Amino acid sequence: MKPPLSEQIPLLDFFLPGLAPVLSSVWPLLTSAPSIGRLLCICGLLLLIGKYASEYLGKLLETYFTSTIEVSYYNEAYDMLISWVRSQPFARSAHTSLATVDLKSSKSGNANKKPLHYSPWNGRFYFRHKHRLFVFKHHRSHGAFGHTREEASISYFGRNPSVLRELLDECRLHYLGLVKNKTCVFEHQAEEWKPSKSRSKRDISTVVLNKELKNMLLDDASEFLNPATQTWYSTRGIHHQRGYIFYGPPGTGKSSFAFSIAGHFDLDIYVLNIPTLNNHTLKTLFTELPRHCVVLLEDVDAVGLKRTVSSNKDVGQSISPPQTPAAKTVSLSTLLNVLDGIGSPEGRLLIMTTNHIENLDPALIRPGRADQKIEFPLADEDIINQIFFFIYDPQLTNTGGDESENGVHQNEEEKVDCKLPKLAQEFAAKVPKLEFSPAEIMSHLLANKRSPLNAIAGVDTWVKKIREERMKFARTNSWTLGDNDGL
Ligand SMILES: Nc1ncnc2c1ncn2[C@@H]1O[C@H](COP(=O)(O)OP(=O)(O)OP(=O)(O)O)[C@@H](O)[C@H]1O
Repeated sequence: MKPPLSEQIPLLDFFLPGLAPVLSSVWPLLTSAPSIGRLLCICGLLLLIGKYASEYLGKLLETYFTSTIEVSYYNEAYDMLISWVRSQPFARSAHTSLATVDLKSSKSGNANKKPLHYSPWNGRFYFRHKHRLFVFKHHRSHGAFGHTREEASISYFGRNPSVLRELLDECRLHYLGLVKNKTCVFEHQAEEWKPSKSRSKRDISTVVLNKELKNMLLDDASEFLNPATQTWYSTRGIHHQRGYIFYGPPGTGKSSFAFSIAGHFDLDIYVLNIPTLNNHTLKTLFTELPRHCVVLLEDVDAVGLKRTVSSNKDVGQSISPPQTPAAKTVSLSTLLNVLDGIGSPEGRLLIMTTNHIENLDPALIRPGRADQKIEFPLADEDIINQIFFFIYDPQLTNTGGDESENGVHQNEEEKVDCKLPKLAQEFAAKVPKLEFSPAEIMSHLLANKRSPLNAIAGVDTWVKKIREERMKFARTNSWTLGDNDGL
């Protein structure tokens, strides 16, 4: 004798998981309800089974008949995929989208200010590309410890993985087109690197610095990044890495030069904000660096890392009491180990910047960790001259897109092409030497960018104003007041 149908319900669970409990609860209704009620129950049940079956079959199809590539939110592949998806027609017609303000391409004027970007969100999005059917999935998932993260994947109906790889390569090329002539900046979120922005490459010539020093540093970096050098290092068992420290007062061009070096060698720049890290995160982030990149460790003095001789004379282990809450997080010994390259990939160029090299522990700036120590001084006559040329260079003025967009152009009477050297000399003669940073001088010149004559005429007033401001805002730990800065 055949078992009654109700006894076979659990079998359904095998094919359509989760359906059995629903069926068990409606089964008495199906068998005992009057005919119209029974009909309604059967219709509802059929709809339910249809929904379950389609979802189940969809999953089966995806598992056995499609190929999928998942991309991690923390990897640049995620940005490649998302930026490509945004440019596709199916993204514009998606019924559910995630809207984000694209601050990078924001321009002035209400029409272009804070433009919105839409990417398909929270679901599966089917689209055809090059005569193939693909599915893009994008949603937020809940991970451990209540963390949420965005997840994205791309699938296609077929089992040949090269199809998806070709598509991702297309995304990669699209992304490279977007970041062409830009320096990609990576910052850390928890223990992961994440591309945060891309900045237009800053040409080396736009940073005013002693020419010999600049050339020496460029040659040094170029030699280091040469593939033959890497082989040279590895045959001798030396870790292939190089470090520079840029030191000098604020506003002398240290960060600008670090960015222009990255741009010059077409490298990405990884910016570390030490006060937000702890020992474990610092180590993890260093192990996750790519092979060739610039690592920028700004204001390395600000964390108050300084070894002192302890009573037991174990210089290597003792660290001064932390001066700020942030200093508790990264210990000097960990920072030193990390800079030695333990566990980090080869080929990284480390640039540390500081306003207070005199406060740094000698171990932090010894060769091997800081191979070149470059001073960025306050402006001397040569630097003042160069800045003046840089601001009023007629060639830059004529080619500068932004300038013409803003309607900024040189006054006819002040065409300075041939008079520039004389005007620069005049300006340099009026500015006190080694008292102002390039940033301060630039700020004055930019305020008079249409008129070098006004800039020269206004020097005395400007000097007086800056001096008064310094008196007013002087702090006991200012670099201008001496060496006891409280660190
Ligand atoms: N030597 C320079 N050449 C060209 N521009 C400079 C120079 N120094 C400063 N500037 C300009 O001044 C601004 C500040 O420069 P930057 O941030 O590079 O200085 P910094 O030395 O890193 O300062 P801080 O020590 O405060 O971080 C930038 O806009 C930069 O363009």
